Amino acid sequence: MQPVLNINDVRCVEVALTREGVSVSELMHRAGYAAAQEVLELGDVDNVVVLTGLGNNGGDGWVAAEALHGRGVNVKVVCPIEPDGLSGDLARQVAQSAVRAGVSTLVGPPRDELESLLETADVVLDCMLGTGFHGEVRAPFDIWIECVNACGARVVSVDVPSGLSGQTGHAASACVVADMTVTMLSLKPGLLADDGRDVCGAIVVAPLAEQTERLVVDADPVAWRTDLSDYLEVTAPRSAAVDKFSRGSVLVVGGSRRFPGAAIMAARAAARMGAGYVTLAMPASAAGVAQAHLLEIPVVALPEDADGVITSDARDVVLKLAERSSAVLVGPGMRVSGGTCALVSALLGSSTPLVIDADGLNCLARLTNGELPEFPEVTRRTAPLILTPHRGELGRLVGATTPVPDSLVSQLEAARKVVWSDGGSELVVVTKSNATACVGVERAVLPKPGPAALATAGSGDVLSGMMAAALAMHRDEDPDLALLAAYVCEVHGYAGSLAAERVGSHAVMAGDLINVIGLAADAVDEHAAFPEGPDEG
Ligand SMILES: NC(=O)C1=CN([C@@H]2O[C@H](COP(=O)(O)OP(=O)(O)OC[C@H]3O[C@@H](n4cnc5c(N)ncnc54)[C@H](OP(=O)(O)O)[C@@H]3O)[C@@H](O)[C@H]2O)[C@@H](O)CC1
Ligand SMILES: [K+]
Repeated sequence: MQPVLNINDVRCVEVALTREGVSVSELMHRAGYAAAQEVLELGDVDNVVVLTGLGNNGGDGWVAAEALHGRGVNVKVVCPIEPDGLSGDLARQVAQSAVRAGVSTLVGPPRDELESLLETADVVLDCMLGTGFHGEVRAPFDIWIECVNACGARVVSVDVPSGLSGQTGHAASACVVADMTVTMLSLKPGLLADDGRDVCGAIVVAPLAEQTERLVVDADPVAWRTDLSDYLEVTAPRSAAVDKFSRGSVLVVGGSRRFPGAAIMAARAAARMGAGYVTLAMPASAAGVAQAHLLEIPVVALPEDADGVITSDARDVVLKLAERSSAVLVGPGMRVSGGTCALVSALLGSSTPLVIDADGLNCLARLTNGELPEFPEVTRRTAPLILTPHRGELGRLVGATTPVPDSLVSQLEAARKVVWSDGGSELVVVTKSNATACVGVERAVLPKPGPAALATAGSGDVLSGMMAAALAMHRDEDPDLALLAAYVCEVHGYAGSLAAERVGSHAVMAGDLINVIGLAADAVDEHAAFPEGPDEG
């Protein structure tokens, strides 16, 4: 797994490195060389334009320019002011060194001159703004960024694309769209989420020093991004002698007369994920529709109110079914009512592994007045509990004290409030967004984000059904729950890619995802076992 550090913690690592004898000047040189090396490795690089800012990100650029010049590349550095005028000592020194070495410069060019220069470039190296950037981009960089994004050259950003917050992942109205980002010391959360996903291109981490790995771990990473091989621990080792019950059974409780589909999709997804036996429990008036769609899955009719919503009279029958199941999913399409809240509360009190999604989460928010972290006794149980809120639902769970998360870091913060107040390793919050994080008490795991094709109605119901199946299939193994949840997200994402290939990226419906879950799981399992491909592996 690769650690992800908050920007402030990256600065702490920088300080720790200097204490261990690696000066900031040395770090800047290594950063510049690392960037230059990545540029050269792109191939066919004769002309490079380096755009520099006034801080240390610019300093990295001057070092890279001198290194590329030394390798025979035709380099031009564009800078807002004369190198001698740079106020930071380090940046000024490396700029002066580059000029002495013969690197040519262009100071404060008018727009048309910059455009003409960029037309000649094979690669543009973006060293305008790094982690010191805040607010809206000021001149001249706003114009420079427009010119970079309009030119045809390949763009490599140093540390972060200029205009992107490396912390929040929010881009300013001017932001470089890079083909590659060479980031220093460790991944940063803003590179992995929201606008960061669109503007970073391929991300390469340059560690800069041999002590970095240790110091980054000491700095308490805010999250860990998985590599496929990490999932080996949680891919299902299937013995040849399985029967339908030994593969795990799932109970899905949900649906309403108005919304029967969500629970149906979740049940089908659980079966496709590999649960040997799936039961769906729904309000009576929806059960007939459901059974007509589900030949392989028995549907149990539950007592309902006048609106076709499950009532609290369903409690005993649901608890009995739960007792016989390896895992339960509650929530999809269920609506929020006194009856459904009572059901969620009863299932929390059971000893069966549980996934709560959608309206089940809204019931949980109502049961705890939007202050879930204040009621740890509600989530504390002996069996696993996975909550799968999207940002809005997470906001409702913690909303009395915390605004709706609008970034990966705020998702992580809100989810941590919940898991830390609970304090046990049986609880994982899967906070869903364009960058989903599986947050356990010990660490937050980031699966590779799925494709845009996943943004379709019912996609979340499919995920929660898969999640329940994974809990059921691993019930006897005491798995690392955050990692298991991340594995499920990874399979869900892969299913999105496969479905997009089959039906077109804009056409994917949740049913298409369900049909390819098995193929997606096989593919992820194979990649986990043979990360380099079966031949080389
Ligand atoms: N961490 C490490 O170990 C290592 C870090 N290194 C590198 O250092 C970088 C961080 O350097 P940094 O702190 O000097 O900040 P940087 O990003 O260059 O920006 C500061 C300049 O931008 C300006 N500026 C700010 N906002 C602005 C705006 N909206 N619009 C316009 N301008 C704006 C700001 O102006 P000010 O706000 O001061 O007026 C100041 O002039 C980091 O990203 C990495 O590349 C490596 O060298 C070595 C290892
Ligand atoms: K940059």
